[in-house]
Amino acid sequence: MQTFTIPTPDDWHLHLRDEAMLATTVPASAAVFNRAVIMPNLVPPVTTVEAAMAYRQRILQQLPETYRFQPMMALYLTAETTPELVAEAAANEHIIGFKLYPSGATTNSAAGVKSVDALAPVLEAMQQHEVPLLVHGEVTDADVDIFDREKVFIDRHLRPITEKFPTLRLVLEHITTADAVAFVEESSEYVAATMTPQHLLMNRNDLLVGGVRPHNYCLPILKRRSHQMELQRAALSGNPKFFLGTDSAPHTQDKKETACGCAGCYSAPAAIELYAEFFDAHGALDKLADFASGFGADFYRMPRNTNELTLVKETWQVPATVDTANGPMVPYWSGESLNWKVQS
Ligand SMILES: NC(=O)N[C@@H](CC(=O)O)C(=O)O
Ligand SMILES: [Zn+2]
Ligand SMILES: [Zn+2]
Repeated sequence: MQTFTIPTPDDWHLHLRDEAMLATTVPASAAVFNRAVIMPNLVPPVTTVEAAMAYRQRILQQLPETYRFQPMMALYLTAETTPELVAEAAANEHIIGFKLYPSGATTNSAAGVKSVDALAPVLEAMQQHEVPLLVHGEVTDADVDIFDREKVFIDRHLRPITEKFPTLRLVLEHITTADAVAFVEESSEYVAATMTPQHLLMNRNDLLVGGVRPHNYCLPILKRRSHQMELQRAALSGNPKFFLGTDSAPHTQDKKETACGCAGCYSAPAAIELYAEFFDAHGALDKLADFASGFGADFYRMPRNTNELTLVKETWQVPATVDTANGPMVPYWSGESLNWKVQS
């Protein structure tokens, strides 16, 4: 039996949702990951330290006893966020940073930021207190094409932010374009990016050719093959600025398979196997450990995990559906096969 062992990975971008959904989502991620950055785009959003601590408790309540799993909470940045709140967040060991959602950019972002310029005092405080800024990097202007929204956000907002706040720790989440890769490569060591399995494994043909595939629909939207290839190059390069963040984003089947379907891929049931599939397909399984279990911890200045996860070379199929209290979900890669499986 062929096996492959890596230090236990961490997920630096994860949506668990809330209430009954946690019974499904928490065990799925905790079975594989030691730590995860928990996204705050609930309804209402997680905007205060108290709300984040209460949400963290609801997550921990769903944790099977044998699992060790640390939820690292991100706070949702709004026009009301103050420098005082930044200081309070900095002093709380369970809060990892603030998440910037441009208003209207993605799922549950209505409460997000309408003016990035107006954030200057808060970004100043984040730089001073060394609190990372996590960014959904897309503009939302109706006249900007959906395939250009990441590039325009980088040019219009991110470059100016990195110039004005050169030591602000910034993570551009779920990158999808060659422009994002170039931005991160050209920026200082204070700038990094997370990468999802779907953006490494797929391009927009997988969304649109031969019929629309709602379960491959996420934001930022899958881009053309040349962008996918740049993401792949960056992930395979061993550059520590690029690391794992699944962006596993559960929505029930009825919300995905409908006339106006939700954005988000529920990749948690096969997350590490999907990344293993990508690295193995490029003959670079040796690069998986740093990408999944090293570089993210280094960037966030946390210790690397010392426990281990073993993958077994074994063909299996991602389940067609996953049952939840809110109805079935169709996971990402549903019904397709994978060549590596977490050892049970
Ligand atoms: N990625 C997605 O398409 N959806 C995410 C939100 C996000 O990360 O933008 C979600 O919460 O469903
Ligand atoms: Zn996002
Ligand atoms: Zn996300």
